[in-house]
Amino acid sequence: MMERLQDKASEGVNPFALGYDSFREAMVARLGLDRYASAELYSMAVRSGAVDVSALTRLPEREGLGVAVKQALVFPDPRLVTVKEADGVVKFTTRLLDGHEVESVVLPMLNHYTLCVSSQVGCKRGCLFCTTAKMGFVRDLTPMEILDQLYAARHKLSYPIRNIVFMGMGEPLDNFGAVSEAIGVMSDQRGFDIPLRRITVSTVGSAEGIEKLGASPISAVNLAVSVNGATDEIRSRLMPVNRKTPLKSLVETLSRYPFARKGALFAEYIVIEGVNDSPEDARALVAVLSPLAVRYNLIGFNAGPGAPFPSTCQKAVERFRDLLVHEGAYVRIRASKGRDLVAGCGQLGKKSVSSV
Ligand SMILES: C[S@@+](CC[C@H](N)C(=O)[O-])C[C@H]1O[C@@H](n2cnc3c(N)ncnc32)[C@H](O)[C@@H]1O
Ligand code: SF4
Repeated sequence: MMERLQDKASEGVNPFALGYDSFREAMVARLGLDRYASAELYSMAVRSGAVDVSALTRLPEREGLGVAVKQALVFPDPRLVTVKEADGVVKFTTRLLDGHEVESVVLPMLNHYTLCVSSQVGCKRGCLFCTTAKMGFVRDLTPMEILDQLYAARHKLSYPIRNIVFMGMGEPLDNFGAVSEAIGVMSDQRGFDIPLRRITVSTVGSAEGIEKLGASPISAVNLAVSVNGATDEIRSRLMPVNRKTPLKSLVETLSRYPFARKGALFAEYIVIEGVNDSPEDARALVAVLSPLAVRYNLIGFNAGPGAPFPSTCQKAVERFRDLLVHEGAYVRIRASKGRDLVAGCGQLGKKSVSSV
């Protein structure tokens, strides 16, 4: 794990890259620190993005140790290339070492901030409505490249991020190893301390990916499944994954998922006028998902250049919400924010941003 996580910084120890256990081992080996001093150092480094040696209370009195601690550590250095703000929503782009760029979005909520992170450069899933799909698949992000987005939001842009959603570029369950390692570091109480219940993994919904997540130590995250169609015919047209995991098999897979609590499953649904928003669609959707305790998140389709449909107006989203509520569903509309911002969580590279 240590080698995989530590992308850069072969000389210094990067607490963000290592996670707590490996960090402690490194501090014991390099500096002879005990576990209390290592834990205090780790928490300070990760939470404040810097180390103030004079504020460490568990560091042994040893000549030159303060300087040695500083010399032993390196911090991430994500290269922010753009930071744009509209309606309080902040989109930022980070340039990776190989020159590719990833986008992330900070979303102000009622009383906290949510960070929308990317898990891949591009995506191989080819959903008809998605901007990222148009890039094709370029490559997976490493755990550190995912964590760099949180580091940048917290320590470079100074947002006290409380929640994380994997709704940026890419399909997180297609990059499961890196995503689960990054979530392990994000949720560690001794570091960032963002509990799994405040982390949402949004997925295209392949049975294989969902099963992998369910069997993993991070299965208690919230799971948002992009449904987007109430019948196999419509869903297969919008999302090629449906040919391999059709709705029935998706529902069966989700029925077996070891949800840690009620309310942890969300059905994401892009309302596309005249395509998937009829009263029959609402009835079929609630019927097909009826075996599951699911909440619905609706968003209007956001069209960019070359999009296959026009943008959906808010009225149409509200109309579909009412149809679902009439069928007994629990529904939220993901409010559109930052309309003028050229990118957003859920359709990075486009015109608008949604809150989660
Ligand atoms: C970009 S995906 C990334 C996470 C994952 N790959 C997935 O499909 O759930 C995040 C969410 O954005 C939604 N989305 C993609 N393109 C959109 C668009 N043009 N308008 C509105 N929502 C969109 C997807 O349906 C999904 O729920
Ligand atoms: S919606 Fe998600 S899975 Fe589909 S192409 Fe976009 S990023 Fe990939």
